Amino acid sequence: MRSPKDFFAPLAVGAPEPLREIPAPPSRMIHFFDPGNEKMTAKLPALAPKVDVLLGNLEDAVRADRKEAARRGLVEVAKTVDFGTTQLWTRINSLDSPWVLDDLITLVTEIGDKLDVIMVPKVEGAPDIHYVDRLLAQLEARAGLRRPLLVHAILETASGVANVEEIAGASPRMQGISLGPADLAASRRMKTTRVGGGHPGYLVRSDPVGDDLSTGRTTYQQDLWHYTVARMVDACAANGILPYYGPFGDIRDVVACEDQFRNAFLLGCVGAWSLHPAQIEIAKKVFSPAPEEVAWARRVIEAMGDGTGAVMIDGKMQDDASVKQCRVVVELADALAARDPELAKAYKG
Ligand SMILES: CC(=O)SCCNC(=O)CCNC(=O)[C@H](O)C(C)(C)COP(=O)(O)OP(=O)(O)OC[C@H]1O[C@@H](n2cnc3c(N)ncnc32)[C@H](O)[C@@H]1OP(=O)(O)O
Ligand SMILES: CC(=O)C(=O)O
Ligand SMILES: [Mg+2]
Repeated sequence: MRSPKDFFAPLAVGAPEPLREIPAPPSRMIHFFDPGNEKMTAKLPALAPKVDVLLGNLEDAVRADRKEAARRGLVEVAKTVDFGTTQLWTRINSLDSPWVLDDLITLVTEIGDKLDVIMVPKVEGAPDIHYVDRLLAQLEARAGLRRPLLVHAILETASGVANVEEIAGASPRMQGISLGPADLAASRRMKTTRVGGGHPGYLVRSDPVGDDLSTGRTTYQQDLWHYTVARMVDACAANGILPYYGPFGDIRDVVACEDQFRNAFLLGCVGAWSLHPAQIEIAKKVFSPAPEEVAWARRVIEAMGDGTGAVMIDGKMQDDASVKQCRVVVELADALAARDPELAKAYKG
């Protein structure tokens, strides 16, 4: 057992020093593509400037007989496509699969210098992260990498949710966590067959008026994912890493997708997955604060001077805490403005 003082020591001789702070460039949408699908990879040069993160997916949604083609495709794409400032991530196969060892060996040694984040599916607890952590350090040393690869866990097992705090703090490589509503629903034996989003059966009903139990009682659909997303956000924030909503599988229902993404944004998530080009603009819209919110936040910060005391603005009390809330919005707006000239203009007012 290593001492807590060794938390930031490299796990292999010659591996790069772990980072003390997780970089947080905009990552409003993690856009998934199948690197073995030539039709999709042909679109990457045009997609790269439109998204914050491109993720070459090797796990679920890639057929078993296409796993090697997908891995080879990702190596090819990483070596040939100009991603500009857009991050390149990958999702490896699960740790119990026959493919994961070759995924890690091939990707780290051949394109480790091009990859930013490795997403690990079906994480059950800290030991899964420790395994990946040590293996990555060995491979980084072998490949002579100067920059440590970061790790992102998918929260998609009941054990993972039970252990989410220890997963978030398991390694200095931990960059973030995404909700995986499909596998998580299966793991928990939830009775929804949808990939993310609500369910009309999960609801509350207003009380009856008088003795009539069946008429005039409004129902309100509830969010199946509220508990898990809120817990994930706390675990991430407490450990200085980033929370994300995962996939919304009903590609056609752009309205409900926007709602689900917005719930996650308001609760603290920094982004969501886009599975189809139609979801890119939704994520961009939702995870970029509205210009009026940004203008309001700047106004509060300015009115609060050194950030202490209390003032009234438009009938609303502001104090030290609301200044901190406003700084969250302004810091995000500044980071997005640096990446997106259109937003830079909108946020100037
Ligand atoms: C629970 C989980 O694990 S979620 C994560 C795993 N799942 C995924 O990664 C799924 C990724 N997405 C996809 O595979 C596809 O978008 C699908 C299967 C959902 C739909 O694909 P299609 O039926 O081809 O959709 P559609 O016909 O609307 O596609 C329109 C065009 O966009 C392209 N396209 C579709 N999805 C993507 C994508 N993610 N990235 C780039 N291009 C895409 C199609 O190739 C098609 O191109 P074309 O006009 O040149 O023919
Ligand atoms: C995101 C994912 O992998 C899932 O929902 O299962
Ligand atoms: Mg999954």
